[in-house]
Amino acid sequence: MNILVINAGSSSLKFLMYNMVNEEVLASGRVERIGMDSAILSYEPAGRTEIREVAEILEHTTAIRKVLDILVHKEHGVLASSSDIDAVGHRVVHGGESFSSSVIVNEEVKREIKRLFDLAPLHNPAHMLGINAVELNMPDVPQVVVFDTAFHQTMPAKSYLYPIPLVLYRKHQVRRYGFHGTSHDYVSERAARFLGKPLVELKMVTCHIGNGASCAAILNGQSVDTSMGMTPLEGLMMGTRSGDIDPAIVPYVMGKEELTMNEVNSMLNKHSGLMAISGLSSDMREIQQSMAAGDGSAVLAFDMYEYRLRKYIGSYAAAMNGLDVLVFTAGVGENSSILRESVCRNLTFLGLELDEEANSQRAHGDRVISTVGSRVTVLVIPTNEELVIARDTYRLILARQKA
Ligand SMILES: Nc1ncnc2c1ncn2[C@@H]1O[C@H](COP(=O)(O)OP(=O)(O)O)[C@@H](O)[C@H]1O
Ligand SMILES: CC(=O)OP(=O)(O)O
Ligand SMILES: [Mg+2]
Repeated sequence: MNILVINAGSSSLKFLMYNMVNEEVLASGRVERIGMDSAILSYEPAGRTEIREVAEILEHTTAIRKVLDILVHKEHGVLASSSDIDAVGHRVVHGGESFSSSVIVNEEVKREIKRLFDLAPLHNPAHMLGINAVELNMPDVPQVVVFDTAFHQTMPAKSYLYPIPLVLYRKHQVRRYGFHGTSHDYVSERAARFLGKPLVELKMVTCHIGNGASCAAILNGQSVDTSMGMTPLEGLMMGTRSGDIDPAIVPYVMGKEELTMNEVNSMLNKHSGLMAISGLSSDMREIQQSMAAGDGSAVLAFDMYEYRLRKYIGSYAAAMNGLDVLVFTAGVGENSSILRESVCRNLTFLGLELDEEANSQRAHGDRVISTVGSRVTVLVIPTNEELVIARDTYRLILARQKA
């Protein structure tokens, strides 16, 4: 079965084409700058060089059309025809309380994703464009949606409720949902398998540290708490997002700076985090380069980022009354040995001992970076959200075919 995985954003669309017989990636790529003057399609058939094409792509339907065209291209294609695509799997960031697992798209599912636009205004409308674009281009191909929030639906009320009037939860679904669930789910399972221990016997903290960043407390294989909240703004300091701040700052700054709600939202989501403190970049690689060159603002940005992450790990150890496994994943978590070292250096009170040599090696794949004697096993597990989406899509479509 060939499955196309799509992660549609407002102006970009990432895709991966899988052959699920052996979970082989046939091709991958992205369309960027959709709706702007010149969009860019990058496409990489497995084992061959990347192709880049500049084109006018004004909306998602055209973007999907372009993707389908290149997948069956005479020279660069990996499929004989677009009818070789058996199903499409989408990442959907917000599933609210309606979805605790992946589902096949139907009219009711689409209505529900639409109803959730308010809770994820940056993400869900873009996902819907992606779903509709596939429907227009390939009306007979079944689609599956995989939600970032689904894995966290196991959180108990004491984790997901905010201590504000309950009527806001009942009327407007104001609660913690959590995100990056496909990643936390995937790396926690892989971690347990890698250690040869049942997931249900482990107290684990998974740190998904990419552009967006979140931690999850995973007890008995289930998410019991996570740092992102009703939206992906709460929790850790991120590339451009503030993470936790005193909520009273919002009305105060709105008054002092005469900002609208949209402006303050944009400030917290797009102009805060590493970017705001360093004044340089939201990209951890650039922060590290500037630190090495002695830039004080970069050092401060890094220190705040690390400190806030470490406090979450400590609080989740308290939430679970212990910690057996700490997992680092995503762009920063997988690649920044300096961040991992700084975090672990100050978690020795948990009996955690980092193997500095293992940590600093530029290795690939799942690996242990704590010492043999460490009471907490520290792992680096590369995440693979697209593979989870492809697997869920495969499983649901197979089950439907058998039914
Ligand atoms: N070698 C590296 N060292 C430090 N940070 C890195 C390295 N490679 C990637 N990163 C960081 O990872 C982040 C992007 O993570 P990623 O998981 O790809 O994000 P997203 O999927 O949210 O766009 C960026 O801040 C980038 O600087
Ligand atoms: C939910 C979220 O924050 O996603 P990303 O890390 O892709 O921005
Ligand atoms: Mg990501």
